[in-house]
Amino acid sequence: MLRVAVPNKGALASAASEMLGEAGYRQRHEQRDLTVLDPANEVEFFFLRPKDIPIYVGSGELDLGITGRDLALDSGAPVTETLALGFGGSTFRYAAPAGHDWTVADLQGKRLATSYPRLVRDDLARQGVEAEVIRLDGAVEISIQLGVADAVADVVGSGRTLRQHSLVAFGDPICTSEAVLVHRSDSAESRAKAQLAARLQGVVFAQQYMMLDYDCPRELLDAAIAITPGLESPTVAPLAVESWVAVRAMVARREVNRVMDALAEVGAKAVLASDIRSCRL
Ligand SMILES: Nc1ncnc2c1ncn2[C@@H]1O[C@H](COP(=O)(O)OP(=O)(O)OP(=O)(O)O)[C@@H](O)[C@H]1O
Ligand SMILES: O=P(O)(O)OC[C@H]1O[C@H](OP(=O)(O)OP(=O)(O)O)[C@H](O)[C@@H]1O
Ligand SMILES: [Mg+2]
Repeated sequence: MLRVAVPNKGALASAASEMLGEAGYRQRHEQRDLTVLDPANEVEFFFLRPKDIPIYVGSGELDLGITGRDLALDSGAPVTETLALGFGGSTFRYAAPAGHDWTVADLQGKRLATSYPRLVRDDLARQGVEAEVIRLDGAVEISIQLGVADAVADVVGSGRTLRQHSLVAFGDPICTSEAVLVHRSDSAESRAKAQLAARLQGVVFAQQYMMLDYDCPRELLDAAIAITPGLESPTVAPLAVESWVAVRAMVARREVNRVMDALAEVGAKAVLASDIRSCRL
């Protein structure tokens, strides 16, 4: 039985559960459930704090886990990314009171509050800056106001929390994070682990692409195919009217509107975009 850790709450929990559900795995019905057995897929899921997940996986107690890249790095646990999952995107950045043009060198001798002390210490050491790192569990942005720190290093999503506290981010991001599937670094590969990773990869790809269907006059087909080359090559099927064909191709989701405009411009009709739920590429 494969043993897999999933975030039980916080920023990654609901998207992680949704992705596993989309990949065909049984998910918990009650928020309070800490384990779910999925006998059909021979997997047992454990719902844990995302910060603890690299520890469980790194110790070898659990085979795979979903957590944040920043949390995995900060844990120092011996885990390796199996797969990036494309949600829970954030950056981890230094920030300090607005109104001053801060650089990382300005942190020399200062007090720096963070929930990710290892990430920060490693980065400061790389940059040759000595600062006092103060470990807090959360709500780090308020620590400057409360006189505990001079600057912070914290997760930035939309940037709203920084603005609310009149802080500005500075320096290169210490880490660019997203949700990741991790395994123990020295663990042996197994069919069961590879299959769960392949299923999640199928959902990740599916979310990055859309399926485009359109009708196209036969004489314009070459121009249309140049716009939608698909992954291997688009499917081209005859229509009842001989001078027209139906075309089907996968398109990167972020490009879909630009591609639809271009198809309409060359003379394609009935251009339809639809979601893909899962796939194996
Ligand atoms: N606002 C956000 N936008 C995007 N990702 C975020 C955001 N906040 C946190 N994350 C990501 O979620 C993960 C951890 O956040 P989460 O909120 O689940 O844990 P926590 O802050 O340690 O716990 P909690 O807030 O429940 O006490 C990290 O990988 C982080 O990068
Ligand atoms: O840039 P934003 O979109 O505003 O998001 C960033 C905030 O979100 C997280 O906090 P969370 O809500 O997890 O609370 P915490 O600080 O107590 O962990 C993070 O620690 C930042 O405070
Ligand atoms: Mg949080």
